[in-house]
Amino acid sequence: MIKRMASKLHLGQPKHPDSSASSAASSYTSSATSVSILSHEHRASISTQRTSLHEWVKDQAEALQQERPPQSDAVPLEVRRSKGSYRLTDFIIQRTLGTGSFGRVHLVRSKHNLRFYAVKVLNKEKIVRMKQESHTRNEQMMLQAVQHPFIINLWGTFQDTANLYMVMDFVPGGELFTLLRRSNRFPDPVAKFYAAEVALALNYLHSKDIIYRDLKPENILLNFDGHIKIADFGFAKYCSTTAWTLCGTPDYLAPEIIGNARYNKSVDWYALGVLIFEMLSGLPPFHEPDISPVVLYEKIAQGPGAIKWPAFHPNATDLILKFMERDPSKRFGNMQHGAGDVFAHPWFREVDWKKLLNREITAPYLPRIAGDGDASAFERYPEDNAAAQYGASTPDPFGARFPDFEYTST
Ligand SMILES: Nc1ncnc2c1ncn2[C@@H]1O[C@H](COP(=O)(O)OP(=O)(O)OP(=O)(O)O)[C@@H](O)[C@H]1O
Repeated sequence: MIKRMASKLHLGQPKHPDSSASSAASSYTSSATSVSILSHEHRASISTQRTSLHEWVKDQAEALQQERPPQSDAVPLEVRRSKGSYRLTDFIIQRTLGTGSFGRVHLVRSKHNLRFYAVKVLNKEKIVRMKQESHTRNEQMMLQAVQHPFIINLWGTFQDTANLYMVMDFVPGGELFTLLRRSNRFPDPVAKFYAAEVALALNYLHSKDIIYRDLKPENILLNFDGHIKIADFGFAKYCSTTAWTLCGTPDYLAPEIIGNARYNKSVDWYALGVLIFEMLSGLPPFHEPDISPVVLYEKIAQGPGAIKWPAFHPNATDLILKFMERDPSKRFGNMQHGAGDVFAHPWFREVDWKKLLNREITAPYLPRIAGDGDASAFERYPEDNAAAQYGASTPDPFGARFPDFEYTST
């Protein structure tokens, strides 16, 4: 199994010109790219067929949400209440599904309803040491604020003295990354199916002023029915204007992020262009064996002209080029018609967006799942006995920094 060579960037500090972010990325300087943002009023005044399609998709996505009272006034988001109060002893830990920078994701089984869930465990000390407190708080807040067929569902969160815990639906089909590496590349209609579902999810997030910032096949999980569930909201951010934190995965970083410019939601559309390229060719656009981060960032800054293009369907190439446009103000998804341009692009011509959103289109690949709790689609990780330490009573200097994670006794 080929793992992505480049690692994820976890630079929590904003790339303020005065800051001394010391990554290869921030030490690389390219000419600053201007970021233009369309006002909501401007978008609302446009009444073309494309816009009405965009509006329709947005309305449908909104209609899927349940009315819930706001829980926090920290961000102007409608935040869902935690659906329940959980504690570690509610679950039996089965195995590890994945590992991350701050801990593990486990398959667990509820002792009460016997259902399977995924619990993400994050070590508080590691989070604080790596200055990722705000990203962790964002992850919880964003996941509580969203509800969409193609986004992971968070049931609740809690903490003990050492760790934070996030209880999510278990998505059994594994990572799109695994399927892609096993398949080498996807045929055009398969890539189109996944790209279209991602486009709906991104449009939904953007309609709530959330930038996702970490799109890549590793973060797209496949549900039992083959439809996607986007996971890992560790870099998601509420942002109605622009941001400048350096974060993401190198292959998927938009040129303006590398160039130290402020950026907006259009970085997610850029990443969708990279994702479509990777699905169709098997590798990300600027990939070369043993490429150094600095060379990679130089190529990204040069733009799609620096790519060796395989023979994709011409409409696919056209859409990728429009997503990977270096100037965010000319980038697809970020222009006058917003996501309407994306939904109306010829590559997506045959997509019935209504049916897709309602999961009425049969997925191209149905994961083989032997039964509830079958996690065979996930790679095996050594079980390092970490789980035995959960719930142990240890000093807790950081608990107060995560007030939205409830303390529940064991
Ligand atoms: N709800 C879920 N159901 C099934 N598997 C999951 C679920 N959530 C996460 N995973 C698995 O665990 C892996 C790690 O999860 P996630 O990316 O959220 O952790 P992370 O700590 O943020 O990792 P990183 O630091 O690499 O971003 C995922 O790639 C996936 O394989």
